[in-house]
Amino acid sequence: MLRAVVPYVAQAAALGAALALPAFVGANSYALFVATQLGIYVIAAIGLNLLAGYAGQVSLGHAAFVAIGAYSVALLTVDHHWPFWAAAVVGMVLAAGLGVLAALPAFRLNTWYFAFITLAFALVFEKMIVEWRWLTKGFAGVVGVPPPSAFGHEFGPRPLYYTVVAVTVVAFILVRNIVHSRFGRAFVAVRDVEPAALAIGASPQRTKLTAFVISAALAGVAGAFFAVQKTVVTPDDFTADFSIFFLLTVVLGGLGTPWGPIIGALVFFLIPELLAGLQSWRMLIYGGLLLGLMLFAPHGLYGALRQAWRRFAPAPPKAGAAADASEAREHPPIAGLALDISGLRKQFGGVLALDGVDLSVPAGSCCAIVGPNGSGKTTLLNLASGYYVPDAGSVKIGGVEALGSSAQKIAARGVGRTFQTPRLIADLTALDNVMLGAYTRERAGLLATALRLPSARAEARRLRQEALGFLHFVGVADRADVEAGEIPHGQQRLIEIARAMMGGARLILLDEPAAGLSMSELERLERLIMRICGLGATIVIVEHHLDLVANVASDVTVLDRGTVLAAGKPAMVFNDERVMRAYMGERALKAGVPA
Ligand SMILES: Nc1ncnc2c1ncn2[C@@H]1O[C@H](COP(=O)(O)OP(=O)(O)OP(=O)(O)O)[C@@H](O)[C@H]1O
Repeated sequence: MLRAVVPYVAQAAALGAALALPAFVGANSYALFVATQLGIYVIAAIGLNLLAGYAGQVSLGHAAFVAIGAYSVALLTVDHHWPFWAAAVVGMVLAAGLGVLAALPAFRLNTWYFAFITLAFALVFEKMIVEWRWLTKGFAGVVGVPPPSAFGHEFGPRPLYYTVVAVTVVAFILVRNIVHSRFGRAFVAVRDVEPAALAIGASPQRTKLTAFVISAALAGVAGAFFAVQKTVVTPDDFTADFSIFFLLTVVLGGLGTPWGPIIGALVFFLIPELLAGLQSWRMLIYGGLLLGLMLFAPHGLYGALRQAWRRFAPAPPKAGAAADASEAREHPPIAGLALDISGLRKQFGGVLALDGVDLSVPAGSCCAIVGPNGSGKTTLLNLASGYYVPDAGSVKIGGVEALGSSAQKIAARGVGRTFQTPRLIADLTALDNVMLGAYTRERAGLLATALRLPSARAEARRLRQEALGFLHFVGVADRADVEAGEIPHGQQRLIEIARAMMGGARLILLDEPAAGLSMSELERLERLIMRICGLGATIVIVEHHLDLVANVASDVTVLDRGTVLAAGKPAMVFNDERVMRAYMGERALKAGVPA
C-alpha cells in the first residue's frame, strides 16, 4: 500500500511545491528567475535523457539545439516581430530538422563516434553563430527579446514561470508515455541488445532517429524559453560547456530514469546558487559529486534513492499479471512458412563457413540442423534471418526470395528467432520483453502514444493480455513482472520463444535452445516445441542435444565443415556411419547412438 502510494504523493508534492513557489517569493525575485531557468534546463534534460538514457545515444552537442530554439525566437520576435508562440514552434521544428541532418550520418557509426559527431556539430554551430554576423549579430548577440504574450497581455516573471512549469510537466508526461510504449521498449532494445531489436523487426537507425528528433525538439523548446527569459541571446550562452552540463545533469540524476533529469538539474543547478560563497570551489564540488556517484551510485541519484526506497519498502509479490495470464486462452493455429535454401555460401575472410548448402523445410514441419562445432549451423540461421548477407545462393521464405532483405524486414514477414545466448533486454520485465515482439504489429503512432489516445491505450491493453497469454503458453507467466536480467537462464530461453511468437512468427529459428537447461527444463522445452509445431508453425532447430532432436524433429540435416553431410529422418541420419564419424567421433561409432 505504502509502496504504491508514495510515488504519487511525491509527484503531487513536487508539483505542488513548484506551483506554490511564486506565493513565497516575490514576482521579481532572483529565486523565481532561478526556478524558471531550472524548468528550462529540465525540459532540455528530459529530452537528452530520452536520447542518452533510454536510446543509449550520447549527445555532446545539445547546446546547439538549445541555441537553435533560442536564436529562432530571438531573431523572429526582435527582427520580424513574430509572436513568441509561432517563433517557438519554428525553433522547435528547426532544432528537430537540423538534428536529423546532424544525426543521420552519425547513426551509421557506433555510440562514441556519434557522441563526437554531435560535439563537432555543436562546435561548428557555435562558430557559425559568431561568424554569421548578418544574421546573428555575432558576439553582440540579439538583445531585447520581448516576453511572450497572450490575449494582449505580456507575460511577467510569474506567468512565464507558470508557463515553463506547464511545459515541463507536459514534456515529462509525453516522454514518460513514449518510454512506456513500444517506442520506449525499442529504444532500450537498440541500446542494450541490437540483435534482439532486429529480431523483432525494429530498425536501429529509425529508432535512434526517433529518439534524436524528440530530444532535439525538446532542446529547441527549452531554447525558446531561454531566449525570452534572458531577453539577450549571445554565442557565449551555448558553448560546449553547456552541452557537457546537460549531459552531466542527466548522468548525475540517473540516466534512463524518469526523474533523473529533474533531480540532476535540481542538484547541479542549485548547488552553485546555494553555495554562492563557494563559487570558486564549484567545479571541485561537481567533480567530487560525480566521482562519488560513479563509485557508490552508478545509476545516479534517482537510482540511489530508488534502491534505498526498495530496501525500506520491499515490493510485495505481484499476483496481478500471473492471475490475468491464467485466464489466457489456447493459441489459435499458425500458418507455417516453408523455408527453401539452395546453394548457400558464406565466407568470412579465410574461413568458408558454408559452401553450397541446400535445405528444404516444408511449412508446418520441425527440422533440425546438427553438426560439430564450427560446422556452420548458426551461420545458416543468421543468413536465413537476414543477419548476414550470403556470397551466393537463395533463401526463400514462404516461396518468396528473401535474399537482400534486411533482418528487420525478414522478421516482419513472420520469421522469429532465438539466439545461442538468450538475448532478452535485462532492464525490461519478462512481459515487456514479450510485448517487444509485437513491435511491427502495433499500429499506434508516436503522437497517439505520447498523448495516450484511447486507440493507443486500447491497443496496449490488448497486446499486454496477448503477451501474458504467450508467457502462460511457454509456462513462465509467474515471471511476468520480473526484470529479465533476474530470471534464470532456462526461463529466459522460454521467454525468447514467447517473444518470437508474439511477433506472429510463422517460421521460428531456434539456436541451441536446450543449451544449459536442466533435465526438467529440457522436457518442458521439448513439449513446448511440439506444441508450437502442433499449432502449424514451421520450426528450424539448431541443437547439439540429440535426444531432443530425435524426439521433436521430423527431419535432420547434418552439416560438416560448411557442407551437408547427410539429411533425412532422425533414425536414419543418426545411424549413418559418416555422420557418426564426423559428428560424434569413433567412440560413438562403437558405442551406438540414440535413435
Ligand atoms: N561473424 C563471423 N566472422 C568470422 N568468422 C565467423 C563469423 N561467424 C562464424 N564464423 C566462423 O564460421 C564458422 C562457422 O561458425 P558457426 O558459428 O556457424 O558454427 P556452428 O556450427 O554454429 O558452431 P557451434 O556449434 O559452436 O555454435 C566458424 O569457423 C566460425 O569461426
